[in-house]
Amino acid sequence: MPLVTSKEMFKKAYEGKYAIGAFNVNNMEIIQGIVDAAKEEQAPLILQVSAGARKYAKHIYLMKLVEAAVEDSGLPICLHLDHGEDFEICKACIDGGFTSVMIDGSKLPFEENIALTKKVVDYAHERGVTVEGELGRLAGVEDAVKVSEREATYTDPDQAVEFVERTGVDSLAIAIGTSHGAYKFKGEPTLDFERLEKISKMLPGFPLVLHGASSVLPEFVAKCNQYGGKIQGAQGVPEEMLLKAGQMGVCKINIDTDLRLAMTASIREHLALHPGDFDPRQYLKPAREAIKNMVKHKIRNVLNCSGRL
Ligand SMILES: O=C(CO)COP(=O)(O)O
Ligand SMILES: O=C[C@H](O)COP(=O)(O)O
Ligand SMILES: [Zn+2]
Ligand SMILES: [Zn+2]
Repeated sequence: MPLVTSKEMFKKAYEGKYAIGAFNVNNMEIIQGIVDAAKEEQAPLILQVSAGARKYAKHIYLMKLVEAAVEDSGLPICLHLDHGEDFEICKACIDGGFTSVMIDGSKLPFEENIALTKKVVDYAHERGVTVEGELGRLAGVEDAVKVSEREATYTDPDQAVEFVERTGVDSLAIAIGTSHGAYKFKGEPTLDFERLEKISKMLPGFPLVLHGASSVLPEFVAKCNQYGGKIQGAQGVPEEMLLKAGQMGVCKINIDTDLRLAMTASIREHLALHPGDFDPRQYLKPAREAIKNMVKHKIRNVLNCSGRL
């Protein structure tokens, strides 16, 4: 099976009230860990590449690794650009074999976001590629800018409807209280489910996307800190909230931080317990396994997409 777009996956996820995991990939071990998990769980999968990942690993290396993953696993995999910031990067990924792109015009004024998103949608749809847009800005730090007025950044439901109608996007990332990274909440974690419900009701059948959706699993933070790390005050989105969002029209849940923590915790532990080791395979093999186990857990207990091929 070749790479697929997000279209069919989202349709089934919406109807089945579950979500597809969109995992950020940067290298072979991360890709293999995620894909092995999805294969064992027989789950649909989105692998996503940020501009930073594309710069780090190079487009062609990630492309070939993901092509290998498709062939090796036989799974329907969608290869998606995460947070494309302009038309040029979206075009490069569409021309370069990605089956889905995100154009993130969320920091632009509403009309400019619409114009840019529409331009990408027109280019992408002519080539059979799906597009994710973003409206509202995630709380916390995004694009190196700290957003302080949380409420002001949440997605406006009326604008969301207008945005979807005028751009023709296939999915929409919304802001309801999640944020990127390991420090999502200072106090009690809360998401604006009322807002999600409103947006979802006003856009029936339309797939929504939740960014910043790592749970910052305490076991990995603790392990990092136990073996020399210094990660203080980290907090993520509780898993039951993600499960609930998946039943309310959220069809794509973005996870990067939890991959980073799983991998780093494993490597820290290995090197601390085996100070004589210096073959990268000795610590990357368990790190890959840690990613696999974490992703299996997400697929089963958070995304609820196990066996949904
Ligand atoms: O939204 C994300 C990628 O676009 C990742 O979010 P996390 O930092 O919560 O993993
Ligand atoms: O949303 C951001 C993702 O976690 C990717 O992060 P990155 O730009 O550091 O690769
Ligand atoms: Zn954004
Ligand atoms: Zn994101």
